[in-house]
Amino acid sequence: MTTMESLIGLVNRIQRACTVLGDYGGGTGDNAFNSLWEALPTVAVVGGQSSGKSSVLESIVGRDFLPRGSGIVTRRPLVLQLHKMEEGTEEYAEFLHLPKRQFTDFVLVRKEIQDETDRITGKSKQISPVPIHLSIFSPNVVNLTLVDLPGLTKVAVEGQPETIVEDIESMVRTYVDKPNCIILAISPANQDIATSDAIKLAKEVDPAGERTFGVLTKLDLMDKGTNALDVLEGRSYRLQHPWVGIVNRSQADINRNADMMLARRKERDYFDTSPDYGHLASKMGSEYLAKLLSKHLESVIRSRIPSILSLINKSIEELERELDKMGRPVAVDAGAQLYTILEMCRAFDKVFKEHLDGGRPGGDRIYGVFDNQLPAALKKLPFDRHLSLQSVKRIVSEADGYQPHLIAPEQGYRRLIEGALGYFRGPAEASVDAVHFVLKELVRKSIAETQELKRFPSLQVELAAAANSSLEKFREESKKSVIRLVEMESAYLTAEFFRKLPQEMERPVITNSKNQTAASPPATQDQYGEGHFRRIASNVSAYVSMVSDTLRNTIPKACVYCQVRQAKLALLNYFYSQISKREGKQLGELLDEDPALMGRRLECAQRLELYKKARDEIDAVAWVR
Ligand SMILES: Nc1nc2c(ncn2[C@@H]2O[C@H](COP(=O)(O)OP(=O)(O)OP(=O)(O)O)[C@@H](O)[C@H]2O)c(=O)[nH]1
Repeated sequence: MTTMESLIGLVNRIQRACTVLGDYGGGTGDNAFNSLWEALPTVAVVGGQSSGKSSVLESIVGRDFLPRGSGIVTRRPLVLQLHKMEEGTEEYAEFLHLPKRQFTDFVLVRKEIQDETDRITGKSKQISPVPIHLSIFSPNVVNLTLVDLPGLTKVAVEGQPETIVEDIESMVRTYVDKPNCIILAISPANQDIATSDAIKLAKEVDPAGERTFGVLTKLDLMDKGTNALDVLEGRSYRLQHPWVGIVNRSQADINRNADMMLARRKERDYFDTSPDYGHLASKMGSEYLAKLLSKHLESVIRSRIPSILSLINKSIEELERELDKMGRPVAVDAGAQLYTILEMCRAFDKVFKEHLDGGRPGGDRIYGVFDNQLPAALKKLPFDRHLSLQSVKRIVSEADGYQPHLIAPEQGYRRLIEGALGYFRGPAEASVDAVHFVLKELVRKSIAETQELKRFPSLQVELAAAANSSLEKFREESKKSVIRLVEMESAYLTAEFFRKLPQEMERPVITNSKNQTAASPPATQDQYGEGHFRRIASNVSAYVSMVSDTLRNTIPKACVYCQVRQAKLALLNYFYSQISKREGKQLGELLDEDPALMGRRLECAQRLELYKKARDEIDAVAWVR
């Protein structure tokens, strides 16, 4: 394989692969990827309607194969890849969308182009930027790739949308705007070059004429006595590349089905014998045009290879980075899926523990509950009201019944204390709830912060539900424990506390069962006076405050034991036992990623494969060089 064949063939292969992945030159540009296609040099055939575009292409190929008819026949770009074969080999054509079929009958090629056009655009005469790829393998062609575009038109014909004129122009522009596009601008010689649609567009996008090849058709149809030398010799409109004159088959020739090879010979004779163009004969005609383009395309590709390679390398790096970020695709077998789920649970558990133990914020809020919320709540309990003189009098009297107490109001004390201790239930339960909400919030945060889980919304939901239901169970246990602490205080009072209290002064000297004497009361004071009740209130208050101090220390212990410690030890235990019972399909459902992400990963992976293949191909060709 010669260098030229290798380079053009290389670009052909890359272009075909691009098209399969939806990357084509006339695309809408809403693809987030770099377009590799756009980095590849392309020859786009541009011309007004009936300028002779189809005829030029057929003449370059040496075959009749393009659809003909009135109106806009070319409604999708046709990427025509020509591959030179050895003399004597049979010609055939192949479509990218029908990879297994070789066409040797070019009438069928024409039909397939029509059918394939209609497949995307419908018969509505709409246009579409999705190209049709046609490869022709023949001894009569040079290695060349051309993109045939819809002819520029001025008016919409019946059945076509009003916007067709602008639609065609903007599609053609998406190709010719690209600096890598070589413009083959076809103009008919029997029309003033100043009015040529192709030249008008080329002038706009390539004002210096560096990438435009001017082609003048229909030289034979010029009025007698006139010639196109001013155009062909670059005086009418100057381009960096020489103009090429062409004589295609006339409509009469086409109707007669005149042989293409014969037409090529006739064209050569026309120039060889032309009194006007004889001196330019060696640089005229469709065969010369094909060779000129092939050579130019090859040299442009060669000069672009370093920048194409650098684009490819940059894209490979970006894609690999993105794929890493998205994570690997999920395995299909149940064992591997279970492993993946457990791995992610472990990752989540690690983050959750970091929140509790430090390293990540949030665990300190639990200490905040014990250090601020609980003491504040205890302080706010309405003991003043409960132990007001009036209330103490009432409770003690009620406890005494019809017979007032003789010595200390034992029943009164107990009722007062029991009543007061009941108030501790509130702060105790509130502490449990507060710890619960901190833990729940930490679960939410940890799920959000576990990078590995990001791809799996269903697993996130299940994991959160499982963790929250465990936290709920821990909360119940914790509540039972703190209530038990409060009830234990009520169930058995610390008698020692009362023994240490200074004895009441107003009582008569009494001998208790152990024959110990109590303090003697002042003779003037009433045994049931205010001072007596005040002392009772103060004694009860002192006792309640001692209990409060105890609970301030024990409630946090219960919360940590029942909730925090359990969350660290067994948050996902129930989830683990359930998950291990699940079948492959159910596991797969847990691992159903966000469809948009799956699509993006697939696209990235395919893109990456394309770029890597392209890099290998370029490397291989570079070795040949
Ligand atoms: N005599 C003569 N006729 C030509 C020449 N080039 C094209 N024609 C005729 O001009 C008509 C239009 O040619 P096409 O090749 O179909 O032109 P086109 O630009 O592809 O036209 P659309 O596809 O309709 O846009 C046909 O009847 C051709 O036979 C030429 O160099 N000489």
